[in-house]
Amino acid sequence: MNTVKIYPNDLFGEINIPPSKSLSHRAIICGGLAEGVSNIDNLIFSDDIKATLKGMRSLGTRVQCIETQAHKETYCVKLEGNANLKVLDENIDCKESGSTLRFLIPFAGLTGDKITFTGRGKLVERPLDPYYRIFDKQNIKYKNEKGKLPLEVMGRLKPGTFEIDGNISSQFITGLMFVLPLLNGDSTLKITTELESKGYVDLTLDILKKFNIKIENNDYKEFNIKGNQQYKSGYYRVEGDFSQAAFWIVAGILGRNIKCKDLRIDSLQGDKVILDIIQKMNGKIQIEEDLIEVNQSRTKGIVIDASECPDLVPILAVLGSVSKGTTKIINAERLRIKESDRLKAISTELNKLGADVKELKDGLIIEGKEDLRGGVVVDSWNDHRIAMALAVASIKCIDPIIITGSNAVNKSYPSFWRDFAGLGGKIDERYLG
Ligand SMILES: O=C(O)C1=C[C@@H](OP(=O)(O)O)[C@@H](O)[C@H](O)C1
Ligand SMILES: C=C(OP(=O)(O)O)C(=O)O
Repeated sequence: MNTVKIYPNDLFGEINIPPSKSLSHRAIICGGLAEGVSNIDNLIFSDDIKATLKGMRSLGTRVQCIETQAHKETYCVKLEGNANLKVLDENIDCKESGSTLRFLIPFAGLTGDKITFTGRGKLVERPLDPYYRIFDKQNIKYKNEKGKLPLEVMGRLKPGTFEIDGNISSQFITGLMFVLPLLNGDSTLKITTELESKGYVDLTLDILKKFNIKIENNDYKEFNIKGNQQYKSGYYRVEGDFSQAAFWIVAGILGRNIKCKDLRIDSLQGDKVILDIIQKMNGKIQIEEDLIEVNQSRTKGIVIDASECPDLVPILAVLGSVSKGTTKIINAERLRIKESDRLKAISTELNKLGADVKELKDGLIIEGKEDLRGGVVVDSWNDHRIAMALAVASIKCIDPIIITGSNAVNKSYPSFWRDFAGLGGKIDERYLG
């Protein structure tokens, strides 16, 4: 059943944080472009990661074998890559994964063959205009209806200067960074507006370096990319995901005590900023090498700039709802073009639970309360981060809540409900699918 009923309860215990979704996409793509065998370790098969794996398979990457570490449900995937892509299936289904779609579109320009990209849910209408402007300039043919998926692309990408906005999605920049080093000439990526989500570009530059690709970064305004480079295969272990850890970190603050394992404290993930935010809000947090421990705390509201950490907003809205005073989330307009309109989704659903959240054009103003009423049905809006945030909000509810659309978690974290129950979350078994 796609619905869960949760009886409010404090969560506590230890949790293995799942691997970073952002780094998993990137590692699979880099491995797929490197001659020889690459072992990408510590993957989970969420819907988004399955979409990228299948997409790379369609482009000729051989997924040689999969080793299971059954006790952890994580996998090591052996990829046999090749930069001379061979299109085996001209239809690439990106499901609901913005990363898969925006990272793989430029590959059509690498092959010159016709490729059709499909998707579902909100993905069919998430913006792709920065790519269309490049295609127009380079005479690459593309076809879609009213700007929506399916999108057909055909034509070769030529090296040169690429102008790209920095404030729609950093995913366009990452997508181009994968393919421009493989063209037969040098390119420059010019960022025409202030770049948001810089942390994600850092992740791309770092993993490219590990796979032997060099890109010169001129203060995030311009990236110089030499052509004719070669990806080198190798072993890559994906580190824990700070965006997912944020749900458990907040759960520990609202509940009792949670220890998060497998996070790298030297990580480049932008969402590592959750640690600073919790500290600024007076949350009790201890950081010891790769173990992060949080304890129940009465937090206070602060101003949070979401431009570098958009994926944290749903769970930070939950924390703000039960913190002392006012929490303001600013520079968050981009949240409207994610899996749901996240500003509308989280304010609507938290208000149903009894919170006081005001939706602004580009942010949220939240007046904190001691606890939430609960006792109602709320919906995930088919968005994994909304479903997970509402689950954590249940900790501070007086009465049980029902979450519809709970399967949305499969997009990034298929074992979320099991982990929630493992930490003491009380889910009515009859509602578990
Ligand atoms: O590059 C990535 O891995 C991502 C970039 C971010 O998107 P935007 O750059 O569109 O904000 C983030 O929201 C998304 O979940 C993952
Ligand atoms: C926005 C997200 O992912 P994507 O853009 O890859 O769909 C997300 O995981 O919150």
